[in-house]
Amino acid sequence: MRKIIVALRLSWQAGPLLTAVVVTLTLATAPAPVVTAWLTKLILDDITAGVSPATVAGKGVALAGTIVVTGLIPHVTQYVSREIERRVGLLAQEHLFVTAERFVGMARFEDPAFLNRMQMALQHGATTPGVMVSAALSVVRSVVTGLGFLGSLTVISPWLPAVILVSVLPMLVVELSMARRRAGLSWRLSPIERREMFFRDLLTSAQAAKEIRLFAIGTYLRELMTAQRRRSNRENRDMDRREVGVQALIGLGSAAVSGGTLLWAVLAAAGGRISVGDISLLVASVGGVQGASVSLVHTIAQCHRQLLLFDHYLQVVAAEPDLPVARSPRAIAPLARGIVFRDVWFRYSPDHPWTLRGLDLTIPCGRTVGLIGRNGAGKSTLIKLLCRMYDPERGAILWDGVDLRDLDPADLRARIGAVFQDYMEYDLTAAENIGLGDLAYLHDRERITAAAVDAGAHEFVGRLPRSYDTLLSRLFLQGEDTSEDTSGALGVTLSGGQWQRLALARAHLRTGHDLMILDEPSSGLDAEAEYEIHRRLRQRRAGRTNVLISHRLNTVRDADLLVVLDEGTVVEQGTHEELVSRGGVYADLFSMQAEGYLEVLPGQAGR
Ligand SMILES: Nc1ncnc2c1ncn2[C@@H]1O[C@H](COP(=O)(O)OP(=O)(O)OP(=O)(O)O)[C@@H](O)[C@H]1O
Repeated sequence: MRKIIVALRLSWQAGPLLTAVVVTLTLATAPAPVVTAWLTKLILDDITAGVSPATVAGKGVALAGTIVVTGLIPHVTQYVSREIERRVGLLAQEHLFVTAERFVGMARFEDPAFLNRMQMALQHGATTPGVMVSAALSVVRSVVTGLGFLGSLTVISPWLPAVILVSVLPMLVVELSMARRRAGLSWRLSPIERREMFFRDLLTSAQAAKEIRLFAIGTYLRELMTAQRRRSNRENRDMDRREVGVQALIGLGSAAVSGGTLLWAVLAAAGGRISVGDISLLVASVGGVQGASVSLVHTIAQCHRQLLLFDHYLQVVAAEPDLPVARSPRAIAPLARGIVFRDVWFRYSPDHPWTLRGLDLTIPCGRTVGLIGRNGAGKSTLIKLLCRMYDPERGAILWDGVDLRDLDPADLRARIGAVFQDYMEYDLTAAENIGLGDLAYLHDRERITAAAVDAGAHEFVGRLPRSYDTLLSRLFLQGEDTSEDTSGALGVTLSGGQWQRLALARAHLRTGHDLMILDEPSSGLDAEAEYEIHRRLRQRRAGRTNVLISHRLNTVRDADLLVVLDEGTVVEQGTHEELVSRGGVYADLFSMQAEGYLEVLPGQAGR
């Protein structure tokens, strides 16, 4: 019942006036079929009794009027209902995405069960309120029509309503059970549908197109996609088969009941016990009751199924934030002393191995810390925890002595600038790609340009067809252009290094932060650009707190503190000189890279 109320309330919120119009029109037209049947009966009885044409004509006009109104109003109702559905769809989608914004961490977006539920919520959350309004009205219509016809049948013979009602009951039971099974099937099929969607996106993605062609894996991926569709088709077909058999049996039963009552009516009229008009009323009433019952049962079954699916929407909307947010968070002040990782243990879920194992680390304020370690050592995980995308399972991360869990995540993040290893490439203009770093400056071309200059992006952006207003996308056309002639409207794509510079510019746009995190900020840059970017970064980072991750040790060697991670713990730390003289992991890695550079100078060999 709660679910029905929530769905109807959503519809009311979306359009109170429109909802009222639909309800009124439905209530006004619900008795129309019964009125039509009675007018027909009365006209037939008048004609057979030889009543004056003037009297019959009056009833004829009333009948014609009823028929016209009955034919017209459903179109108006349908139009208004569609508008309600559109508005409700928008509202439900808003609610869902507002909820998603409440998830301060990342765990929900990496949980397949939750993603399935989100997909179901997106599919059915928006449609359920509209369906419920239509269903509620359809129930009212069916009940009014059904009761009207049952009453009419009682006039002809008192046992007729009982016979018709008993014949309808099995239909209700069967339809409800089928609706439950349908809802269960939708839930079971959602992961299969998501997988199919994944392959579909892959096969139409420009990014994947190169590898798909080079490795000739298009057919293989297509077959995997088709296999998902075949599987869902098979399950849907099995369900359809089961349903069609049961529905045929029920249909047969209803037809037998109608046939039987009609035969009785014909015999009764022949025996003079009922009039010709009564036969017409009986035919209309039996059809009307059965039609109303079928519609009622279908509507109830559809609601039942829709409400089971709507449950996913309600669960998502009611989902608690994935990380606890302090009720009265401590105010965050600019970093004054430093950030401390104190015996931090972290794993992505209880089923995953530990990624950080009792990590102890201090990032002193105003200093640059270089994080080094093999692939999978836990460097990116560490910075995700620092931005509070996850919480440690044990231990704590302290910002000037305050546990990150006691701060408002939004306040914390406002103090951090970051370029992640897997930075985003937005299909938006160059200016927007930078401006997203701080929405307050989205339209401040001067600041955006300054950030681009800092990140070495200004020059190539200036050469783009529409400079900062160029759409960086091959998926969409520039502007709202939907015409066939796409000349001048096509966006452009950038090289990997150019995208990376834009990501860097995005981070530079934030000026209020006091911690800068750069995870492999120059991995895609050419040697000259890398040198230049690091020179600028060194200038910018003076006096700021920085965490720099890089596998290219020449770019981090001048950090104030180098920290070597291995299997989730700190195994070495110190300055470049200290670590080299210690002769440990860092010294090995550094000499390996240095040798590599020296060996590639054959012209200088033996000098
Ligand atoms: N979202 C995730 N869910 C589950 N496991 C993850 C996730 N992200 C990373 N891991 C695992 O955590 C470990 C550490 O990964 P992390 O990305 O922190 O390493 P890294 O030191 O940054 O490596 P690289 O140098 O390759 O970037 C790896 O074993 C990885 O498989």
